Amino acid sequence: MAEDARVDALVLKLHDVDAVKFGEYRLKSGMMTPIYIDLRVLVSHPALMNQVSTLIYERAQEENLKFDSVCGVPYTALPMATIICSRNELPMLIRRKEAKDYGTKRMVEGIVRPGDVCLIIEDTVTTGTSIMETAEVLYKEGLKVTDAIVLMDREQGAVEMLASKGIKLHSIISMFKLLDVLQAGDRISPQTTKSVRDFILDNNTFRPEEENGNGNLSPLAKKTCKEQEQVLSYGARAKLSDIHPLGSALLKIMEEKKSNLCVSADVTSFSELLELADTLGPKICLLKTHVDILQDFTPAYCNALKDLAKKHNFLIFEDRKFADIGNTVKHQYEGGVYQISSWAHLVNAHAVPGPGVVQGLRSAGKPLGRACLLIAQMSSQGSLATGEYTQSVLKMAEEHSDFVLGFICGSKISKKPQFIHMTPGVQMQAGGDGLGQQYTTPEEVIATKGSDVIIVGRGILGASDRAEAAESYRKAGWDAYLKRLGH
Ligand SMILES: O=c1ccn([C@@H]2O[C@H](COP(=O)(O)O)[C@@H](O)[C@H]2O)c(=O)[nH]1
Repeated sequence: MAEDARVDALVLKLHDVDAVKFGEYRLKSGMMTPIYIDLRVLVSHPALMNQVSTLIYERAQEENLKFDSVCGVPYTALPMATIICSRNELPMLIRRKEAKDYGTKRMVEGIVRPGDVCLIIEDTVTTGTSIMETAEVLYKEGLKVTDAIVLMDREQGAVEMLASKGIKLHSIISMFKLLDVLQAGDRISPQTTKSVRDFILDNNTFRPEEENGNGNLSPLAKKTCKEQEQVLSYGARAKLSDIHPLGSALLKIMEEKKSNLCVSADVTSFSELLELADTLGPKICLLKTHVDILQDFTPAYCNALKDLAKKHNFLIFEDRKFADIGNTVKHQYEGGVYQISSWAHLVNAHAVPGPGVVQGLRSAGKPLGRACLLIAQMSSQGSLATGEYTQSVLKMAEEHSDFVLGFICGSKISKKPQFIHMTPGVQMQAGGDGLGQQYTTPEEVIATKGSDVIIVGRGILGASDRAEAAESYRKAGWDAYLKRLGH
């Protein structure tokens, strides 16, 4: 991802030059939209055009993309491709919109060498169709297209559509990022942000079950209905009628932030915890705490943590692992020094005591809109939470789905898409810590084992640059999720 501060500044400048408009507009597809991105104005703002072109080229380098030529989707992205190619002395191809009726009658101008890879540049995507149209023209000339870079992704299904055709789309600005920056800069109200967000989430254009236009089914559409049920996107699951509201909120956050990363903030001072929450906040969907390892806990700190959760749009999960009779866990949850129910959106519990543990937590947490996870499996070597025990936990969750929103587990254990599966013991390399912890990779956890959230502690906390490590885990978790969706 291009450096955050530069992207934020760019968003504000795009708003200044009226490239981002709010109102009622019609898109190329005919769909009405409350937000319109008009990047055609960039030709009148050369400094901005240069800046955009730089970010796009840098993105290609960051992603280490391999290509032989560059083609901008006509017309808005043409000058961007021109600047990139001219500055970096790269061969460019121009796709004609209409064939000439004289001379060579070619659809692509420039030197075409069949087998070469062409990188496509686009200004804005909704469905991804324009990129696909350009790719089809290039394919006819014998060229290959593996990647495309877009300045502004409206996050309405283009990534998924293009992935289903073998093209990886990289974006500089996403719709949700744009909204966050504009709201933080007091350019739009929280109501506008919400209504545009809702519109985007409700209007995803990618229909994997449809034919792909060539008469062939997309890879996802070839799956049976049962298989499709298992690969529903986070966004689609967020809208299920019987999902817990907090589960829905979490899945929406995951979709919006393209993050299935929960950071396990196992630190011993609150100042370090707050610093972590602020630095890693943009990368995560959940922050997991062990409040009882904080040496300097005071309830006042919890407000600061809640503020950071709001600021960066993540939920707080206190990994308290309740395991007592209902009456006791109720006191432990809402009272004592920690008053956990007042600040943690989510807690977890062992099922060992029987359903009373959930009922006790529910009596304190449900009125506050909280929810809990049941520990169905553990990542530690020799764990007894296996087999029949795990199956009993699943049953307990189903019987209390008004308060249980998912599981701590090593792999997906429930077929019900409203349950969210979260897996600890994750590092980039499989292995262990010498004290029983066992590590699995993000790819294995999400793509192979079908879990939804990776919980990472020391893999991030032990890194010299924690933000960089969190971004690597976010990306690894998200790529594994896209792979699971069949992209
Ligand atoms: O089965 C479980 C349940 C919880 N955990 C917790 O997750 C983190 C893992 O930290 P790492 O540094 O990534 O090992 C930690 O807070 C555990 O208490 C778990 O590991 N396994």
